[in-house]
Amino acid sequence: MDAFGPGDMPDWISSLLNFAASVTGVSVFASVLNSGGLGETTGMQNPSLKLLLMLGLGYVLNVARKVVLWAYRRFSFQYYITAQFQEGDPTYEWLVLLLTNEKVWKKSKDFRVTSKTSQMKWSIGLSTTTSAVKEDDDENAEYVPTYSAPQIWRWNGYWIEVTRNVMPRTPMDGYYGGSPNPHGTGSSLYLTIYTFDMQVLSKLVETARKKYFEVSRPYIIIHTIDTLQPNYGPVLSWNNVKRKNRRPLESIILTEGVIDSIIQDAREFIDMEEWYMDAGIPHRRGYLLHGPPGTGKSSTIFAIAGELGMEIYSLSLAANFVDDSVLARAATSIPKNSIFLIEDIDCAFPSREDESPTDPNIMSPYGMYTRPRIPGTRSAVTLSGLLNVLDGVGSEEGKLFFATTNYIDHLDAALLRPGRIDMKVEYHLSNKDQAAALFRRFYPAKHIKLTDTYPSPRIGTVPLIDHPIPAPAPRDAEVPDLDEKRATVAERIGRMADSFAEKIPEGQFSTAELQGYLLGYKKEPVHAVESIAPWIEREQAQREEKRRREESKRAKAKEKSKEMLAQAGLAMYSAAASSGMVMPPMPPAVVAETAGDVDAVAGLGGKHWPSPALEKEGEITLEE
Ligand SMILES: Nc1ncnc2c1ncn2[C@@H]1O[C@H](COP(=O)(O)OP(=O)(O)OP(=O)(O)O)[C@@H](O)[C@H]1O
Repeated sequence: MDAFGPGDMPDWISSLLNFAASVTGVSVFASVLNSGGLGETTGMQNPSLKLLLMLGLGYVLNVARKVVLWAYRRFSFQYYITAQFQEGDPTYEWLVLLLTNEKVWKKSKDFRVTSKTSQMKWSIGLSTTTSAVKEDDDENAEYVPTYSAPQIWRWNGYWIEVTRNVMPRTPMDGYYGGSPNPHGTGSSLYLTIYTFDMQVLSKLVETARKKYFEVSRPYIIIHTIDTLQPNYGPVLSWNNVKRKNRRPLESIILTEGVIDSIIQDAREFIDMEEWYMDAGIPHRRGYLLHGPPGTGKSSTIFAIAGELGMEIYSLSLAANFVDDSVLARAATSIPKNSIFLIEDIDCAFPSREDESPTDPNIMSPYGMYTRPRIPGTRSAVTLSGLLNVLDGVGSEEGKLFFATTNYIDHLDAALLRPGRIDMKVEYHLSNKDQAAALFRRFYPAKHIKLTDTYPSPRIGTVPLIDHPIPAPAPRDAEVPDLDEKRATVAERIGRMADSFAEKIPEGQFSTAELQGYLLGYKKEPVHAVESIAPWIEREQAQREEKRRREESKRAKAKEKSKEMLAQAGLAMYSAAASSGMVMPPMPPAVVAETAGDVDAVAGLGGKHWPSPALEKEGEITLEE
């Protein structure tokens, strides 16, 4: 938000003054001419005297106009304050929500209509404005006022005028320096508050902020950078805002105490701001969550954000528009008490896959298949650029920095040192306890009927569960009350969960994979238990098959590169042989390739290469 000066008189007032001045001037001039000149009444017939008098009148009028303007400026200096709210800045979101709540746009006639998404739009219900549209009809579409016409509203006894300006979005139009918008993108809201009290603006912003956090409490707000809207200013605009339902901490299945320790650490950090300042230590804290894909790293961060009531500013270093400068600008524009998230931070650095031929079925260090790295997605961010951001001013002010990676080994030690990364948390593939917990979470007693726990109707056989399931109550028997019935379901689900977990080999499957499997049996816990063993067998067989294919491809690629290297070396040494040049010892790959190769040796003058004598000398002179 930018507050701007009071000297900027609205155009209509200055036009009015100019008009008044010119009308008065013209009418005086006309009356002088019409009356046949001042001489008639005053006895002054001298034309030059007349001219002098007219000039004097003009001067007086001009001075009068300036006095009015000056008085207006003095008066308006105290009577109104104006402020600009820039899209992409958090205050913009706060204000738009307040305006929506206050129904400021009720009389708006211009709307942008889009289908409902998780994108934050602060839409309004059309049904409140148009009687022809029923309430239910608002459910599938969002009606966002375009705010093009100025609106006046009364807040806490003050008159406030609101206008919105859409800024140019092309690089040429929005280039910083030429643009009225310092962020160079999106739109701005302008407020004019008619008051003498300068505090009103801060009170309004604080009210808007509180309302925003109250409304967004059930959600996690995630800010990203929309590349379709170019950012050209020194401050980067986080112009894409999404919201997700808040995720309870209990829904994250990790080794006991892991998530609590992160929360406790973060809370302590937030509460100790003063201590950090007194000790002269930058008030920031870095966390690295590392481990195989699908083990809950991102989910943990979302749950923590919800628990701490912080918003997430997420940046992918793999995005092609992100370089050191973008990263630095993005970090600077993150507000206090937020989470700065960089997912897959390893992509800023060389990886082993990048050095070997890319294969879509690349095997990860965890013995499972991971997402292939798409060629050309290596980030333009350098290690020093990243370290600068972590150390720099932009990373201070109560920000929590979270990074995730599947490859901690790819990270430079400089990045991992305390002060940059203060806490490392390792994630693992699922163990039996996690598998059982996941199963229980999938089939909560309140959503499962007793009949869902009966032998599977799909197969029609007695379920292959190790623990015997209590026989279902006879239909005519007295029906137990609801609570008791639920307890029975919970007990049955508990036993099935143990049975399910027993079949899961530890450290082979991610929680996301098991979740994917269970999604196939949403209402069929019995069937999920019955089918898990064959599923595991199938998965393991597929992995083994992929591993073999991968190995054979690698072996072939290695063979091929050895061959190419040897051929190139051979060609080089043959050329040298024919020109009688002195060469360094032949590389081992070429030696291995040419050993026993009669044709190749023949090409080098009938000698095996290198001859022991020359090898000793360290250099080779070719003989005829
Ligand atoms: N430990 C877990 N507890 C609960 N749900 C989990 C867990 N691990 C994974 N999931 C589920 O699996 C899906 C993917 O999880 P998430 O994105 O958090 O994994 P990740 O470790 O961040 O993966 P990646 O490294 O690929 O980004 C989510 O739907 C999440 O609900």
